[in-house]
Amino acid sequence: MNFHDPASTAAQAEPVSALTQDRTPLIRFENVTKTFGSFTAISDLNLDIQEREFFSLLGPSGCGKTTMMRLLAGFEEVTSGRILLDGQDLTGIPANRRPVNMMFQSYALFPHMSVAKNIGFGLKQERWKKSDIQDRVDEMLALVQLEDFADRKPHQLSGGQMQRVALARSLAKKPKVLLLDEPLGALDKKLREETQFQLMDVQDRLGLTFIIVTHDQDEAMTVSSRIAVMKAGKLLQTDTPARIYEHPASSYVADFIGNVNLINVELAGMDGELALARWDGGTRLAIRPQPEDVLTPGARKTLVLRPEKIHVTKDQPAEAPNVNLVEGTVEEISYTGSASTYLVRLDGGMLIRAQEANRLLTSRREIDWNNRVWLSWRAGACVLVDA
Ligand SMILES: Nc1ncnc2c1ncn2[C@@H]1O[C@H](COP(=O)(O)OP(=O)(O)OP(=O)(O)O)[C@@H](O)[C@H]1O
Repeated sequence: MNFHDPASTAAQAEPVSALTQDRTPLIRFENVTKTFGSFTAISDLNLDIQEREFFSLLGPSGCGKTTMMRLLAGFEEVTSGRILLDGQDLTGIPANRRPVNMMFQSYALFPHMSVAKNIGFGLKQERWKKSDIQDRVDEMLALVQLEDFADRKPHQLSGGQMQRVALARSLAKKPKVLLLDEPLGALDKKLREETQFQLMDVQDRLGLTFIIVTHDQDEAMTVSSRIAVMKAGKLLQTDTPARIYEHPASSYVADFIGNVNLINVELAGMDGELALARWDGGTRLAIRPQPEDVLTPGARKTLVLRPEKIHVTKDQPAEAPNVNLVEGTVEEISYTGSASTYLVRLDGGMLIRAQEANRLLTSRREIDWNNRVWLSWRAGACVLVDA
């Protein structure tokens, strides 16, 4: 299959404003609540998803991701509120009459049927003409580049090929929206990464809207136009991957996505455009605030500082007003090939995680266990959230 440039994906190429403003959304969750007995799985939730988005639902186990998909697909009915598709209220419309299809992690392929029969199964159920089924199956086989595998049975396929059959089958009926529940969960890391690009390619070429549930944050970051981070039936933040990662709305979101240092600070005042804060026993810290930050001197905040924004050096870097500088001792080093992560104990006792790309061979690395090092990061490389 073609690998494609993620930047060419329609939804990804558009600015956030284009995804969220002044357009009738394809999908709208309007004050949706879903209870099971006395348990509230989805709580008064509002969400708009635009046409052609590749939208991810992320959150801990049990937060309600699958329930949202099942409500949209029509396998469950909302307890209150409503879901609109293209402006039409879906309440009471059965699953098989919704232009929505769901692809499961298990793929649920029929073992005794050929690849072609699996792909055409839903069309046969809907009594399509035989020649139309054949044409559509051929089209789908070409889409997922399995033309030469039409007569094979599922057990004669690799995991990645089975995944592509499942994708072809779930797209055969031309749904407007495809829901993917952990679609790549059964694949190993390398194949998974390859298949992510294939999914993006298919979504882009067909101009469909994909909604994916995944436990893999890297996957969500790679494929999504936007991500919704959920907790206990509520949306905490809905934003582009870059905003979620670099401008999390809360320490929960920051902590949920990737590695992070969350540091309690007390605001001390301003120095020109920079906010000053105290941390770890009085050290001065400079932060370039965001326009929406409310900066009351004395207020307690949490500083969100990603490990890869921190430089680790043996020599003391030059001092500058917009550079934060602290000294500590390396306690741990973890090596992941492309990068090394250093756990550095500051002299005040705090432990900071810093990550450097491994530009040199590790045999030539300057920094070792128990070395004294300097950590430095720019005022614009960190953000403040409410404590
Ligand atoms: N049919 C049901 N009856 C009772 N409780 C349910 C039912 N379906 C889901 N729940 C509960 O609703 C909550 C949300 O479930 P859901 O499957 O949506 O979570 P999830 O975020 O998809 O979790 P996971 O990541 O583990 O798949 C869970 O606490 C679950 O136990």
